Amino acid sequence: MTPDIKPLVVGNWKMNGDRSMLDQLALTARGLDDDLSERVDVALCPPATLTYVTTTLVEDTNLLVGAQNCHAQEKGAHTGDISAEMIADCEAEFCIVGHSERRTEHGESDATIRAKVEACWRAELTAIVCIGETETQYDAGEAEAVLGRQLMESVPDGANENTTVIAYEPVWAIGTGKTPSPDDVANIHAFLRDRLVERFGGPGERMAILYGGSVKPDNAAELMSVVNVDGALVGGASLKAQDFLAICEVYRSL
Ligand SMILES: O=C(CO)COP(=O)(O)O
Repeated sequence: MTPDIKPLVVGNWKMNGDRSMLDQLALTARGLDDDLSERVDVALCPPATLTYVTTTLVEDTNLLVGAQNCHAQEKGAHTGDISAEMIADCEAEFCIVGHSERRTEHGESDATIRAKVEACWRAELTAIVCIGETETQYDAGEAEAVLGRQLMESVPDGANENTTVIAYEPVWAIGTGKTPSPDDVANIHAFLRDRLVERFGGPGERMAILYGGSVKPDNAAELMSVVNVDGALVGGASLKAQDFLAICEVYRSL
């Protein structure tokens, strides 16, 4: 945690979920009472097919909604793509950008990601910018160099705490059940905080830095209590309301 930064827990459903899972969404929304929501912001990012029905469903609840990706352009001949403006039109507030699965499966470069972040800002969405090193890079002691570069090149100038959230997701921890030790997470998040403050000044002090990669109900309290860890980006464990809520619930006593 960081004093003065409201924590944020984001669920990323990835390419999972159809209308039959809307009951899990409704259950999640119902579990977020006002006391918990004063302590932590909680957002779910279902697949794009469910964005609008989700925002409609959770309209009068404390659950926030985001998307998982956007195109950099506002509109045009880009078959199959969705613009940040279209996501905003669905009344979502967040958009994940630069997830490692997009970087590897779709060859997204830091420059592409940076343009997408600018698109999010243009549409008044908060961009959740993902960065993370591979296992090979981690083993070679290159994590900081890789993360520093991704942070510098994926995040545009002028970022601030209202427009931008950083999510550190070590690629080797995603969907594997492996996580870095709390000490490792502390060191990386301190490094990221320093870089953010160096580049953005005051806003860099106030930008949330989430941790993602195998966050589960049984490790959430330990990870979320690490200094400079301002929340979580949760994949698999966000698919079941009970597990996702259990992760959010750790903020009731932190
Ligand atoms: O990639 C992730 C969230 O964006 C993390 O996924 P898991 O929580 O399933 O490891």
